[in-house]
Amino acid sequence: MNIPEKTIERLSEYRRTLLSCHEQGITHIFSHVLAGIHGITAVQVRRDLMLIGFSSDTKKGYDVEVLIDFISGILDNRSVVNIGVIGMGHLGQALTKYFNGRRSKLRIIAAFDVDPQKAGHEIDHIPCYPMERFEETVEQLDIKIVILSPPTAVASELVVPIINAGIKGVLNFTSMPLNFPRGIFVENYDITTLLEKVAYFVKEAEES
Ligand SMILES: NC(=O)c1ccc[n+]([C@@H]2O[C@H](COP(=O)([O-])OP(=O)(O)OC[C@H]3O[C@@H](n4cnc5c(N)ncnc54)[C@H](O)[C@@H]3O)[C@@H](O)[C@H]2O)c1
Repeated sequence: MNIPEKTIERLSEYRRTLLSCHEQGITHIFSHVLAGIHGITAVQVRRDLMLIGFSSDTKKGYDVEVLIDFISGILDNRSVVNIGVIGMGHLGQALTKYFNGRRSKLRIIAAFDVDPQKAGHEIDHIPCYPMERFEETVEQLDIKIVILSPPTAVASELVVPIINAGIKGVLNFTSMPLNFPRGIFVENYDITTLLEKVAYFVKEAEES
């Protein structure tokens, strides 16, 4: 199924909202309510769900549990996907603490660092390996995705080891946008770019 990146992002956001509805005991939700929560139109929600083949809109709205399962069937792998963190500093540790346990099919299982105080030890229940053991550990532990949170200055040095290790997806938090060959999906996430974008639209709103 060829689903645009933006639709995948929205599906993940819808699921987060639906899970929270489910926890509150809400069993059905209308497309315009889901749309309102996400600041988009009901047409967009219906278009996204039609694209993935979901069409069971009843008089009561979408069945929350059924829709969670349907979106999970699209987003999730059948088995758990193992994730490694490169650079177990402030951000690496914060991400690991925040994320683990939130999604049953995605699990941070290892960290990698050059600092001898960290490598060879467990940090927040995650074993931290030295970078020299990166490739062999990725293979042994079947790690498919890495989160990159080392200093920006070393980010580009990590591209070749990541390719050689057979990693399939990279979430890059450093300030250096990275490119990988086809077959490796990369998402560059930079807080400065995002804040500048917000600041730009605040400025535009103030000036208009
Ligand atoms: N995208 C964002 O929103 C965002 C927010 C904060 C920080 N950052 C970026 O995240 C990165 C980490 O920030 P931090 O505050 O956690 O820094 P930090 O100094 O606390 O952590 C960096 C870690 O990387 C390790 N490291 C150094 N060289 C390495 C290498 N070659 N291979 C593997 N590990 C290595 C260090 O030993 C350290 O543990 C920086 O690039 C920073 O710019 C991004």
